[in-house]
Amino acid sequence: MRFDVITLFPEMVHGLLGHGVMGRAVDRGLIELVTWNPRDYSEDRHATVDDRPYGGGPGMVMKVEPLRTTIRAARAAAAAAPVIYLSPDGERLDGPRVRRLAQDRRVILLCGRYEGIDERLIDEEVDQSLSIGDYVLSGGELPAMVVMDAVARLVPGVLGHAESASQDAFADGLLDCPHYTRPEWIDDRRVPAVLLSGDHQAVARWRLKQALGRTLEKRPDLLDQRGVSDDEQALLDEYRAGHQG
Ligand SMILES: c1cc(-c2cnc[nH]2)ccn1
Repeated sequence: MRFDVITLFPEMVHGLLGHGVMGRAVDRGLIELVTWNPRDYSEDRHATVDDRPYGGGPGMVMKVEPLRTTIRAARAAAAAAPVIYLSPDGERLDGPRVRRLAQDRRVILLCGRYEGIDERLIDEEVDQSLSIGDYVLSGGELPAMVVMDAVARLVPGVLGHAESASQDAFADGLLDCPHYTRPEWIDDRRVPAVLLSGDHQAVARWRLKQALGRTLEKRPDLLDQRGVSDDEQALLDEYRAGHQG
């Protein structure tokens, strides 16, 4: 999977892929990151990339050029990759959209700054806009890193078997089950006995029951969207019986 990121702050983005799982994936050639800085494509000696907004108002707007030249350079290097603009008014990033992006071999992530990008560039060069939430950030770099992290986890080989993304929350449309590790006791609170039983089938059923119950309690909308099997409904009934009061 190759990510081409258009950003005024390449060092921010490289920071994500220098550590942990992502860093190892880059070292192993499973993930490739190429950054493109519009300042390197500006024609004037001040490397201007923004200007005042027509119609007045606060802040600055990113100019069509040198951004368009940068996008076209990235497109030329990352053939057929979609250009995705990170923007609060984009489609909301969710599990299905992450899984769809993970099918692409390459994506170009366009990070805006200031008040945003000249609309004519968006009309002409952007294939899709994505939002990570209903709030405004200082730029598109953090959302781009969220996208890269979520997508990279789904690239075969990035997560070892032990960390398999299939166990992730939302992988099957549910919230995650609770997790515990040593020590067995914290004050008067012990790890649930089933997790100490060594009965893998019982542990799996307990984890599914907890994931179903927590999803019902915290995100019933997800459960409505996903639906539940008869067996899962029985587990939910058990969960609710055990959580009365
Ligand atoms: C995606 C992008 C943004 C954003 C880009 N520039 C300022 N905020 C916010 C949320 N999701």
